This record gives sequence, structure tokens and C-alpha cells, in this order.
Amino acid sequence: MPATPDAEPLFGRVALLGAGLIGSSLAWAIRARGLAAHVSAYSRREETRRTIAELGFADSLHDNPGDAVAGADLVIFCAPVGANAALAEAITGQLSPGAIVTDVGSVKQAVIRDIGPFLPDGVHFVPGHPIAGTENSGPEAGFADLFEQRWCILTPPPGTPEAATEKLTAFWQGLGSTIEVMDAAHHDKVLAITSHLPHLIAYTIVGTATDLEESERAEVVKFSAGGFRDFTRIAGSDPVMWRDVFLHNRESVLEMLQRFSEDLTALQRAIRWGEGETLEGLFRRTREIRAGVVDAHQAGSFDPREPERSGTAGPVQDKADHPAE
Ligand SMILES: NC(=O)c1ccc[n+]([C@@H]2O[C@H](COP(=O)([O-])OP(=O)(O)OC[C@H]3O[C@@H](n4cnc5c(N)ncnc54)[C@H](O)[C@@H]3O)[C@@H](O)[C@H]2O)c1
Ligand SMILES: O=C(O)C(=O)C[C@]1(C(=O)O)C=C[C@@H](O)C=C1
Repeated sequence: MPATPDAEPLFGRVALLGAGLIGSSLAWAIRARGLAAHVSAYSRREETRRTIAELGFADSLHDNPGDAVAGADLVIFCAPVGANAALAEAITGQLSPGAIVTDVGSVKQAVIRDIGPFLPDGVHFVPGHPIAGTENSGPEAGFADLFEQRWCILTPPPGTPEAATEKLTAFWQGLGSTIEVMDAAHHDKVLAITSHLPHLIAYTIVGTATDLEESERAEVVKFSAGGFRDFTRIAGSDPVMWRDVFLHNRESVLEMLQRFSEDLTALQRAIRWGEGETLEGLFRRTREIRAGVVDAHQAGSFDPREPERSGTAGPVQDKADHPAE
């Protein structure tokens, strides 16, 4: 539920460390819903800072992470997870007592390992992960309703004061999300299969098809219709962000990849030996799962990733959805 404009904001100053898709969406959403009096943003590159200034979603812009967090009562790490340790080290002396530190990273155990040791006593760490995104990246890609009717998972380490988790819960609810609190290790396993492996498969299949195109002059991209095009959308996701996800959730991804490879081998056998029942049985099961996913979304979720099927075009669309353009 959006905050009313004259209500007291939940936070005085929110600092964003990195302002790409997620950071800029947070800034727009915080402003639209009146959740903070001031949004400060840190960005490394001058060119990106210029873009952010033109877009106008930050109240103050900084070329130094320490300056961005000074005086903030909420600090949100929004860079690729591989950048966290260096950023945490850079801000440690500037954090205000009582501040809440959180993040939006797609992995959680590595984030706790990399940021936790740099936080002084009296600063509360509540890692988070919005299950919301698109294949686009950078400050121009953000939009205010990205987090609406989406899950946000919080993974507070043992000993985190309840009040800090509650305040961050109120923040994400204010952005329109629904909260689930879970253990970081459990998060990393679940997301390995629901998000990380699908991205790995998409990157692989698009790479394989492109190699084939080069070696056999097969017209893969030209004739790519529904299925392959859907994969290219996911495979168009940010290379640095996803490099870091795989390097920082290694164990869980490798475990899920092992299971996936075994299942794939079973399908390979079924095709080789003409076992139609095996194939059809699996495809019927997965079709039911898809129907369940669609029902869940139709029960009230705006999904910017499926503009064609849901008929509700999101503000950021992939060119691949409009091949004639
Ligand atoms: N894209 C998604 O769908 C999605 C969804 C949920 C969570 N996340 C997580 O959100 C975080 C940000 O992802 P995004 O999609 O906004 O990426 P993005 O590429 O759009 O933005 C990342 C920002 O971080 C900056 N940055 C990159 N390397 C840096 C470094 N070493 N030091 C400081 N700044 C650096 C970039 O300049 C950019 O402004 C990641 O940790 C990602 O795992 C992404
Ligand atoms: O919608 C997409 O394009 C996404 O890939 C978003 C997605 C996902 O896998 O669902 C990607 C990474 C995240 O950490 C959370 C969400």
C-alpha cells in the first residue's frame, strides 16, 4: 500500500550503493511511495553519474561510497555481488550507529560472508533479495512498480534484532512486495534451481545455437520463433551480474546442475530407445506445473516479463519481443 504523501517517511536517508536496474527501480519506487526523505546514490563511473543526474531519481549523487552512506539510516548494496566486500570495506567507517544495512543480491550466504565482517557493532544487517527483475540493466532500465506483487526474501543472520527485520519488512511491503524470511543456505538452494540454473541453461543454449550457426551456416537467429526467442531474452541478462551469481553460489548451482544433468541423460536415453511414454509422462507433468504458475500469476500478479501473454505490457520491453521493428 503506497504511503500517503503527508505521512512520516519510514527512513530519513536511504543510500544506494550502485544504481542499475534494481538500484534505480528502488529509487523511483521509494520516491513514488514516500518511503524516505532523501535518496543518496553512489556510482563509480562519471558517465553513469551523468545519466543518473539526467534521469533525476537520486536526491544526491556521490563518487565515493563512504560519502553516500554518511547519515543514512538505511544502506542498500545494489551492485553485482562480487563488488560487495570492497564496498563494505569502503563504507565501514562512515556508517551511522543504529543504521540498517541490507542488499538485493541474488545469492545470500556469500553476501553475509563478504559484508558481515565489515559492519561495526550497533549496525544491523538484514540481507534481502527481491524476486523481481528483467533482462535489462543500467540506470535507464529501472521503473517504480518493479517490486509490486513480488516476493522479497529476507535472510537475517542469527542474532539480528527483530526490530530491524520488522522495519525492513515494512519497507519492502511499502514497495508492494510480500515478504518471506528464510535461512540463507535454504535461499541459495531454492534460487539455484528456480533462477540460477534457468539462466545457465539459457546462456548455454543460445551459445550452442550461435556456434552452430557459424559452423554449419544454420539460420538459427533468423528463424528463431517462440521457444528460442524466450531463451534469448534470458540470455540477454547482464554478464557481470550473472558471472558473480555463479561464482558466489557455486556449491548449490553445482548440486542442482548435477541433478539436472542426470535428468537430461534419462531423457536422452528415452529419445534414443524410443520410449515415448517416458517423454510424454514428463511433458504432461511439466505442463500441469506451467498451468499452476500461470494461475498463480493471474490470481493478481503484474508480470513485466510476459507482456504478450498477459496483455499487460511492462514499461521496459525487450526488442526481441518485436522482431519486425
Ligand atoms: N537483474 C535482476 O533481475 C535482479 C533481480 C534481483 C536481484 N538482483 C541483484 O541486484 C544487484 C544489482 O543488479 P542489477 O540488475 O541492478 O545490475 P545492473 O548491472 O543494472 O546494476 C549494477 C550497478 O552496479 C554498478 N557496479 C558494477 N560493478 C561495480 C563495482 N565493482 N563497484 C561498484 N559498483 C559497481 C554498475 O555500474 C551498475 O550501476 C545484483 O547483486 C543482482 O544479483 C538482480
Ligand atoms: O525476470 C527476469 O528476467 C529475471 O531473470 C529475474 C530474476 C529471476 O530469475 O526470476 C533474476 C534474478 C534475480 O535474482 C531475481 C529475479
